[in-house]
Amino acid sequence: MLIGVPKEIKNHEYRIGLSPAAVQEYVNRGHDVMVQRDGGTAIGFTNEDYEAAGARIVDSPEEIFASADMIVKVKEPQPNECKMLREGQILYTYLHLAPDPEQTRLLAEAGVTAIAYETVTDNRGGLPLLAPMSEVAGRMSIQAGAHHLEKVNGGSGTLLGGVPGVAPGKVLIIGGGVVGTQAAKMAVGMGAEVTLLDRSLVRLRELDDIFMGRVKLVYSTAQAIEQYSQQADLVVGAVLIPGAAAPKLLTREHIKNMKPGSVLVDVAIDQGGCFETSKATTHQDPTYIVDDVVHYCVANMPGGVARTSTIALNNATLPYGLALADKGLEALAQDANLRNGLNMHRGYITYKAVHDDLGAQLGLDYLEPLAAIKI
Ligand SMILES: NC(=O)C1=CN([C@@H]2O[C@H](COP(=O)(O)OP(=O)(O)OC[C@H]3O[C@@H](n4cnc5c(N)ncnc54)[C@H](O)[C@@H]3O)[C@@H](O)[C@H]2O)C=CC1
Ligand SMILES: CC(=O)C(=O)O
Ligand SMILES: [Mg+2]
Repeated sequence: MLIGVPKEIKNHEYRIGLSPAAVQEYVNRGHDVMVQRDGGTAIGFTNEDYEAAGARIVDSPEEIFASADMIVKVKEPQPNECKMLREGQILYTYLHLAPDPEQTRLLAEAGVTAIAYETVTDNRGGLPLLAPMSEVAGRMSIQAGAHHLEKVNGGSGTLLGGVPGVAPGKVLIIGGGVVGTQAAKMAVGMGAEVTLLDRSLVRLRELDDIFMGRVKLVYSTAQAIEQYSQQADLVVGAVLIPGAAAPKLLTREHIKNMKPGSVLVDVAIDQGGCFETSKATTHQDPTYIVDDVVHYCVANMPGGVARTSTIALNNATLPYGLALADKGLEALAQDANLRNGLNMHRGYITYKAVHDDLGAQLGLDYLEPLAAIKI
């Protein structure tokens, strides 16, 4: 198969769909790979690195979109990219279609076979192609929080780890899934006093075995959120109710009662955010202040550490990408977990939640994925 890797064009997005190591894996299996010139240069993957891995460097995205059988990307295609996609071509990338009717309409018009990283599943009910970016964002949340607790960055001037003779800062993490667990590890590593809330007792028990008493594990109720947020220097929002908008767990009232200069990091902003006062921000301008509390709500946190994130993402996307390259649509027929990633095919919506949100509005029909790939 001919694989095409265009340079990402979303604002301040420096990740790239394939690392040189991943390119080599495709080439070793007999596939041809085209990479857009300077697609990875910003994160230290040079054109020479890609050529050494067996890729052909191509100057224009138009050539890549026109000739590739499969396009491998990171972020959702921008409108001018959607217009270059076509029927019979596979698009393999993050899509986040449900809140994005314009992209959904353009992908339907293109007729492309669009596979969304974020809806591919595994046998344990996890989202294996979302998980690595949740790991990155969870770890970054404490780094970002610590930075913004510094006085010059708007915070109270608190060092999370404290020093001998001074108590450490208090971190509250709401949600103990992938993001919350990684956040807790970083906060513990810095020496902070950490409390984590989840409403799954099963998960709290698992976390008890991981943290062995080093993290205070509390069942998530409105009362617990009120109590612990008032004492916290840093609160991380890390909840997810799959497919749904995040619940607003920390209200404006709670935030008014927090200590001045404390910091909120709302990682769940992707799903609308779990703090009442959250609105999406960017790496360029990541914070704003409400009631003396610093809010950090960057919607693509992994893009801030694009080199680490590219490698982590490739570790997860590679096996499924190779299966698609080797077998085409037959890979979807053979693997129900990969098939859950199919969101659009030949103008049909093939992911139920996306159709529920957008089908009527766009006048697009739903086709069950297994039926869709047979048409
Ligand atoms: N801003 C960014 O750049 C990124 C954001 N994310 C987002 O981070 C969020 C979390 O993702 P993951 O950790 O991978 O999800 P996950 O599914 O692994 O964990 C979510 C946890 O939230 C818990 N939860 C649900 N309702 C709760 C409540 N009322 N109180 C306390 N806990 C509750 C669940 O029991 C679960 O343990 C998602 O919205 C995801 O899209 C992920 C990656 C990057
Ligand atoms: C998960 C996602 O959308 C991102 O990493 O940008
Ligand atoms: Mg995102």
